[in-house]
Amino acid sequence: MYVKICGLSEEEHVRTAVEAGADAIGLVLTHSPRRVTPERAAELAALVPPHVLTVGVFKGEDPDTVRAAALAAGVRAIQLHGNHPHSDFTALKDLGLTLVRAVAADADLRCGAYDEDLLLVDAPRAGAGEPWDWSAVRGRPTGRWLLAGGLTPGNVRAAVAAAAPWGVDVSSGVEVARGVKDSALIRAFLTAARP
Ligand SMILES: O=C(O)c1ccccc1NCC(=O)[C@H](O)[C@H](O)COP(=O)(O)O
Repeated sequence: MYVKICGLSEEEHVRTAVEAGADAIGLVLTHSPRRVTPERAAELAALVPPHVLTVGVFKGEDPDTVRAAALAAGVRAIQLHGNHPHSDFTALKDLGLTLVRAVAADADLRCGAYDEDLLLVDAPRAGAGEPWDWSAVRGRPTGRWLLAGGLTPGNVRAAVAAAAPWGVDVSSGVEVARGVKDSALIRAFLTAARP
């Protein structure tokens, strides 16, 4: 089970996620209580070994803004929320970074439909920690797709059983307060996701 821990902003939590076996970490470069500057993201990304994917998270910015921030941050992947058109993915393709298309369940769920490398199927409000009917997408995306939205160490097994995703993504569920991550919860989530 591929696991991405999103919205990290502290060295301690980056190190914990890597040591506990996360496949990817997310650094939020858009409006959010978890937002980090590209410069701060670069410091955090420098702590991450090559086998762990560093993902810059964006919502609604134009491709030139995304490009500049992703390059300054030195991330290896770009995650676009906010109903970006196919042309935005095409415009970023030459960077050679992994492209992640983040959508809600009512969007086009064909993996790769916008030439993305990974699909992330999320709650309608990204990063809000809101569970939704994960079973509604079972069998619809096929391939490399991540389930997100309201996952926690306590419900991730049920979510995986309901939706049968290729991987999972969490942010609020490993926090003790909005935007405040917790190392014990990060470890618990990774253990629960891969029993
Ligand atoms: O985390 C945010 O605040 C955020 C803001 C704007 C766009 C995306 C954002 N997060 C994206 C993520 O990948 C989250 O991990 C995903 O939406 C799941 O969040 P949660 O329900 O809090 O686990």
